[in-house]
Amino acid sequence: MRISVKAPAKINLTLDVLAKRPDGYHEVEMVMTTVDLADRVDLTLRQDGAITLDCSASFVPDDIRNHAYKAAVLLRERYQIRQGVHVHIDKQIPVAAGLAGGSSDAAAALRGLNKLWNLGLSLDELAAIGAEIGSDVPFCVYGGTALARGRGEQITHLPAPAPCWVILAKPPIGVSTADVYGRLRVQEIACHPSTEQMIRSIREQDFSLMCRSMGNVLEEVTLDMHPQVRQIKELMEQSGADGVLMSGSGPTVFALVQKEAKVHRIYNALRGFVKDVFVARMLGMPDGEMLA
Ligand SMILES: C[C@@](CO)(OP(=O)(O)O)[C@H](O)COP(=O)(O)OP(=O)(O)OC[C@H]1O[C@@H](n2ccc(N)nc2=O)[C@H](O)[C@@H]1O
Ligand SMILES: Nc1ncnc2c1ncn2[C@@H]1O[C@H](COP(=O)(O)OP(=O)(O)O)[C@@H](O)[C@H]1O
Repeated sequence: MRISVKAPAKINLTLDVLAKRPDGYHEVEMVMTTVDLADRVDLTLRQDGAITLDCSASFVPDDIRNHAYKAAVLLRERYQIRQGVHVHIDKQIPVAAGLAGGSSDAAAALRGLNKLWNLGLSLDELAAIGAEIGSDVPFCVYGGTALARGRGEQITHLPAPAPCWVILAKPPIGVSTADVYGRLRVQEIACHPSTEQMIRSIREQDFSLMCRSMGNVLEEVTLDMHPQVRQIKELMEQSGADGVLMSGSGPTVFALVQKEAKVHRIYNALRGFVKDVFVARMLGMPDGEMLA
């Protein structure tokens, strides 16, 4: 028996940091939404009880360091499953990019294994298990649009924003999430995004207000380390993007536009500058294929 599950990338429409916590994590407030740039996670039942994994991107770990592998091990141990699984990941989301590719693969594995191993768990239960793998996994279990609080694992669902195109560009640099959070000086944050205004813009489907409400306090940290990320931002702005922001800890930058003609203009301007450019739609609501 084999199950195929979609694992979409997320973007941060806002990312605010409120405090550094004693456990080393940061207290955040983030509005996140999924886009239709997605990995595919195939799960094939193994009767011998083994968990194995292979990924189309050879540099992604294929053992317990892989978030999807970790998800399978956690579920098997917790529910004392005798069967095993072979996980195949078809990687389309760039790695270490601020788009939660690994977290989304883990979430897809949780949703898929819930079916393959007949566990009958709710999405809330899967999200709670996902939080043990990483802060972004609970959001990825649900998909759609949500406010994430705590260290990112406390999810409040939001309606779909006004539909739009998303152009994503990832420069060829690796960014470590832990390093970016580690360099942030919370007391020195000059400008916090308004999470409340972002939520209002989503509820009212006000695209222009949504673009004006975008903000990410990790952006300055990554931009200072990597001037190329700033150049991509400027190029998108000059090419007529309605809203431009770095996603998560970066280095991917995304542009939002409503008019299709602008998509081509921005795409062509970027392609001369950086190889990894993607055009996607905002999914807004959870994709039917994603649900357990
Ligand atoms: C920045 C964000 C925004 O969505 O995404 P990415 O850039 O990774 O996509 C997330 O907060 C990343 O979530 P995730 O990648 O799941 O992080 P985790 O594995 O839980 O943590 C990795 C490390 O990041 C730091 N970390 C993470 C989350 C948080 N709220 N505070 C932190 O300080 C910690 O140093 C932690 O050890
Ligand atoms: N399934 C996976 N896909 C991609 N990276 C993974 C996966 N599992 C573990 N990783 C590791 O997680 C790190 C972060 O990758 P990723 O989730 O793509 O980025 P981000 O946290 O920036 O959104 C990578 O360095 C990679 O080695």
